[in-house]
Amino acid sequence: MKPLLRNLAEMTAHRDHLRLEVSVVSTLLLQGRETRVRALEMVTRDAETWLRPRSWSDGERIVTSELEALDDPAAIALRCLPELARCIAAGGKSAERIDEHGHTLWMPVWLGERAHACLEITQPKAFTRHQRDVVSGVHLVYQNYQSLLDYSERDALTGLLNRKTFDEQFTRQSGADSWDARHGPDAPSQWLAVVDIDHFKRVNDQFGHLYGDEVLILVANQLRSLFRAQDRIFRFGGEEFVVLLRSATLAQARQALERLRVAIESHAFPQIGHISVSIGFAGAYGGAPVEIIGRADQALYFAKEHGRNQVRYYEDLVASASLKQKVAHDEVELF
Ligand SMILES: Nc1nc2c(ncn2[C@@H]2O[C@H](COP(=O)(O)OP(=O)(O)OP(=O)(O)O)[C@@H](O)[C@H]2O)c(=O)[nH]1
Repeated sequence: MKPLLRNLAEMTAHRDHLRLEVSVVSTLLLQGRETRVRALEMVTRDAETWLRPRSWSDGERIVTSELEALDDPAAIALRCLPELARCIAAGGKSAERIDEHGHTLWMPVWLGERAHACLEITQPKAFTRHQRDVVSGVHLVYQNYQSLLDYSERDALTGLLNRKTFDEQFTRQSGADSWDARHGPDAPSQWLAVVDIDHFKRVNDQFGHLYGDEVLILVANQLRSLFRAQDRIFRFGGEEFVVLLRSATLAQARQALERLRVAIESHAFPQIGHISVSIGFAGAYGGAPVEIIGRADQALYFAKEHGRNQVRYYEDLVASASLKQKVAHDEVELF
């Protein structure tokens, strides 16, 4: 098989966005010995769009950044690349620049109406027609395949990440941001929260499933707008959502979840009026994902049993022996 076809086949064998990106960079490098390729991630910081190198060719190897996108000092503001800024504003496919670095071709990667990344190819000589055809073909395959991948990772109703994607995201985040007991409880850490709409069955029963769906979409939108870009939000099915909060102290996590609870409580849902959510959360460390979800779930059930519309932290409940009491109570009920 020709190298380009082999690389295209290899590209579409990946089910992971980062590996796919690395594979695309490696495919584009086939354009020539002097070609340099970078995949730039687009992030919003202080209401401004930035591009930061996420994967790039470094001589023989392809390197992937280990830095947090928002903290990356190599990020460059989109306004500093006016050709690309104009292209993105117009929803375009490519932009070019010729300067002391050579000929640069940028190709934004669109996901729906949003450009979330950009491929950058630089070489000393002008791009030939053949090179342009190959590069735009690879770019198109990449973009289409990434849309498919993204579609398979999302819940169809709310557009949030689905249950299936949770384990992989969890492992990736906890690997990059694991809690260290030596840093103490005030150190930034990772938290897992389970958010459940209170008495959601009543919404369906009183107003019908379509209104129930509308509530789920509006709650999902609130979740998206209230958490930061590095946090991850999942719909676990039904009226249950899971949030992975990253790099937050316990106080910050508590505050963010409380903010969510208040936002939902005070939102007037069309026709339905007011609803509330109960939230249980736990540190996302010290166990397998299923154990951590189990802890957050216990805190959630405690919140449900004690009046709903509240945020409960697993460790607080253990410290006050509230969860132990519940286990003892369940045992009494069982026998
Ligand atoms: N509209 C709609 N309803 C759903 C969906 N998935 C699950 N449900 C409904 O969500 C409701 C969940 O109800 P329960 O688990 O009994 O709990 P609840 O009424 O929210 O009460 P508490 O959790 O105890 O506060 C059920 O009526 C399900 O039919 C969905 O995608 N759309």
